[in-house]
Amino acid sequence: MASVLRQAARLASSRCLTQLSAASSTSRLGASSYNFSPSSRNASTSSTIKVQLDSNTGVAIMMFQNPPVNSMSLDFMTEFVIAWDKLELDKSCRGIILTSALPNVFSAGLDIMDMYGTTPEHRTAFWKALQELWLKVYGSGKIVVAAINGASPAGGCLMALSCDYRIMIDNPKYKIGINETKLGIVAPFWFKDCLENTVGYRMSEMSVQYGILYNSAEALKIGLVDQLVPEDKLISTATETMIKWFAIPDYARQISKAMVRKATMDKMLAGREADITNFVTFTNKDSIQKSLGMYMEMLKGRKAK
Ligand SMILES: CCCCCC/C=C/CC(=O)SCCNC(=O)CCNC(=O)[C@H](O)C(C)(C)COP(=O)(O)OP(=O)(O)OC[C@H]1O[C@@H](n2cnc3c(N)ncnc32)[C@H](O)[C@@H]1OP(=O)(O)O
Repeated sequence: MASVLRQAARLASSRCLTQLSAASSTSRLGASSYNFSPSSRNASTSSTIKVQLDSNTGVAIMMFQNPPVNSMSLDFMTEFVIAWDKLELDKSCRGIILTSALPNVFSAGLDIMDMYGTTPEHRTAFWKALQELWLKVYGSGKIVVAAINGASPAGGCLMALSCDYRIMIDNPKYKIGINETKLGIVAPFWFKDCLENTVGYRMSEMSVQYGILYNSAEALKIGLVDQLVPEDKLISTATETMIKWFAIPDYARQISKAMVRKATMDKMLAGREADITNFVTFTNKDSIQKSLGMYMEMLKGRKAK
């Protein structure tokens, strides 16, 4: 319990035990083509991450803009963590919405080109960056809502699973899931743990083996996402949801969150070095490189047709 409290205290870098009353500006927040209100401030933009913090509501929106498909490259993840750390330190920010600035895709997951034909040193840095990103989002004391506005396979799904609540556009063309086996690769244990924590043992057993990508209705049915909304209601619903969560005193919520997530985080932290070695060794294999190469060709060929 003491370590949970310590973890929670660390997480409680955001404002504690305060209630945010100003929910009134949410009605301005309408669509995924989001117009930031005049009260927005601390806007920061890196080349791949756009952040807007609304000082009235305490809600920050972090948008991915890494065309064409928001793949999680080493550069993207590095910029993500820098932007994230800034928000974590900002006491006026109580919650973060993760969404995409690109149409039709939330995130295509890990950048395959960072795993294919790169040096072991590069892949080590790449995997460390992913671990870092996950630890920050999954372990955050802020409320984190995923506003999923498009495809969200593999690492994109992990990103969503790391949030406290997932809202997805109600559109059967958008798919989400842990599809790694389809690429001939194996999602690490902590991807699986996040999925299992969310959809349960049996569903994750089926899901990770078959590499199932679920459409939005299926994802809702199995609990992979919490809510479906029309496209033009995505950001307003995410903001309204966030503001409802703000009614819970931060400190109590943060300790509860840390308590629930502690085992999964501790397991990952304990296996962190081995996980890096495993990834680099695995992706060194000729057979894995071949699978990744074929998958990239398939993606490109699909476009050519
Ligand atoms: C021991 C550990 C082992 C390793 C475990 C690692 C775990 C891996 C987790 C992962 O995240 S692996 C990545 C999995 N991602 C996918 O399977 C998604 C693949 N992409 C798609 O299905 C589609 O691109 C999309 C996201 C549904 C979007 O479709 P759309 O039709 O809009 O776009 P495309 O024409 O397919 O693609 C455009 C452009 O982007 C390139 N691209 C797509 N995905 C990736 C990617 N993940 N990484 C790098 N590049 C990607 C695609 O090839 C096209 O390129 P160009 O032809 O324009 O050059």
